[in-house]
Amino acid sequence: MNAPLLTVRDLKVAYRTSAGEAFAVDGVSFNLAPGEFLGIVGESGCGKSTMAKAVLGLLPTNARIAAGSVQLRGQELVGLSTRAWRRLRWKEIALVPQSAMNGFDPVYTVEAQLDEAMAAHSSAGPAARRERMGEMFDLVGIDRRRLSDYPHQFSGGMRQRAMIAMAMVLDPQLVVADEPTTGLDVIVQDQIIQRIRRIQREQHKTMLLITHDMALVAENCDRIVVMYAGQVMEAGREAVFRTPFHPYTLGLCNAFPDLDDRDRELIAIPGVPPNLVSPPPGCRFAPRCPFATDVCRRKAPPLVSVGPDHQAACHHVTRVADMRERARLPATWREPAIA
Ligand SMILES: Nc1ncnc2c1ncn2[C@@H]1O[C@H](COP(=O)(O)OP(=O)(O)OP(=O)(O)O)[C@@H](O)[C@H]1O
Repeated sequence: MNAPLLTVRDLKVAYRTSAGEAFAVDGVSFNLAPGEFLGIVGESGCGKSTMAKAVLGLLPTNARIAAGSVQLRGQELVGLSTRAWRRLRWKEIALVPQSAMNGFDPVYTVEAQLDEAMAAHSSAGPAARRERMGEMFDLVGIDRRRLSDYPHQFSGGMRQRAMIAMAMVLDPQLVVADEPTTGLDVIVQDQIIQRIRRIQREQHKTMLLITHDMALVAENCDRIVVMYAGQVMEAGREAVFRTPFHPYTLGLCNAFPDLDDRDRELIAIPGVPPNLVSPPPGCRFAPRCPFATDVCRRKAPPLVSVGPDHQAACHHVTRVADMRERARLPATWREPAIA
């Protein structure tokens, strides 16, 4: 196995809020090997974006890394100075932001903005930079003559593809895509994800995709981390969605359309993720879990191995056959968890 490109160890990130400190990431660990496509999935508010921001050194000022480590090829990123981050960002780690808030400035041409990033971070001259920008537009499937357009002259999908070109222009080792298709229509969403997947394979890029969409991760990623309330509930490869062990993953799989069974009824997980200033004791999913028992409400379950390269944090992994069976039934999720 290759040495990991990215190693996250027991990471804890807290936000200062008026109600107290909220641990949006609370003891998360995972590795990302070179050339891998890792998906971090979970509902809104589970800490996925905070995780991505910690990896990119883009946490807001009311956030602090309370513990843990983030290493890129062995280099510690926690505690890096702003200057050191400036050297790393774009060149080593780049971001494809949410399409709804993508990062183009409306008053400059797309070319001017790509060129600014390149000029600041590489020694290439203007002609080489222009050629590289053209190559990147070819890569994302936009006619290179449109480099001189302003962002508003592009459709939403084109702007997002141009953002992908921007993320790739300095050939970074790691690309983080944070909900890259939010706000785009379904067909364009699919095109963007296919494009990202193709680039990842062809350019042998290492990618971290942040999304709430289990189907997207199942169809595209090599490895999956399922996050809930700031913690990892389940992690692994295909087995995470083929043979899930954690009730939260079972719930997420129910909530998204299945490629193999398009007629399956979608079932939502009732309730909402907990307030992270005072999360519930024991397993954080217990208040919404139809299979929770006393031990779940008392003791946090450790992340244990449940198969080759597959871990889950549930006290009831030995009851999984029964849980999978019952999780298919809408009634299971309608019944309130036993208090
Ligand atoms: N700047 C902030 N200040 C205070 N709390 C924050 C801040 N940003 C996020 N949070 C809180 O941290 C928790 C995790 O949020 P985060 O955005 O990381 O989750 P997410 O899973 O990415 O959700 P989404 O998909 O909605 O962005 C939430 O409870 C959120 O309210």
